[in-house]
Amino acid sequence: MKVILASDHGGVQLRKEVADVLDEMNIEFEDIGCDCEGSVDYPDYGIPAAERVADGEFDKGILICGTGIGMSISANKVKGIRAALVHDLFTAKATREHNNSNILCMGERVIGPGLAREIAKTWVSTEYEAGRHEKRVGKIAEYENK
Ligand SMILES: O=C(CO)[C@H](O)[C@H](O)[C@H](O)COP(=O)(O)O
Repeated sequence: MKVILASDHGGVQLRKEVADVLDEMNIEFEDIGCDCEGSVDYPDYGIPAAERVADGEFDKGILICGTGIGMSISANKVKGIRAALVHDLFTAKATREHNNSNILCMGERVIGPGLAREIAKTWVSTEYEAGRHEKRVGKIAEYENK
């Protein structure tokens, strides 16, 4: 599995925590920043990261900003992306099993590092269940392809 990791200035610390988790899990990843002292704009990181997942270069992406909302809105504009904004373990698991989400978004101003690490671990290690969910996920793709 290959994961792309990005944040704006509001997510730098959680991004480092997630990078640690991926290292510990021996998961290959590329961290595209930001390397920011000051303020940057989340679409400048979230959209390119999402495009690299959509084009198949990466299997999954993890995007972090202050709330996770800006990153999730941005990533979900990219065709083929199912970005899930997650701040608890139940939905971390459910969004992989049910939605086959290919991007995880979290907010550094919302949750602490311990929970973020557990969410990242759960999300990357949970498989899509397919089955009854295929039809539903398929309807999203059908709409995108109209
Ligand atoms: O997009 C967001 C909110 O939906 C992110 O949380 C950003 O990180 C946030 O807007 C940045 O805010 P700042 O006050 O400019 O640091």
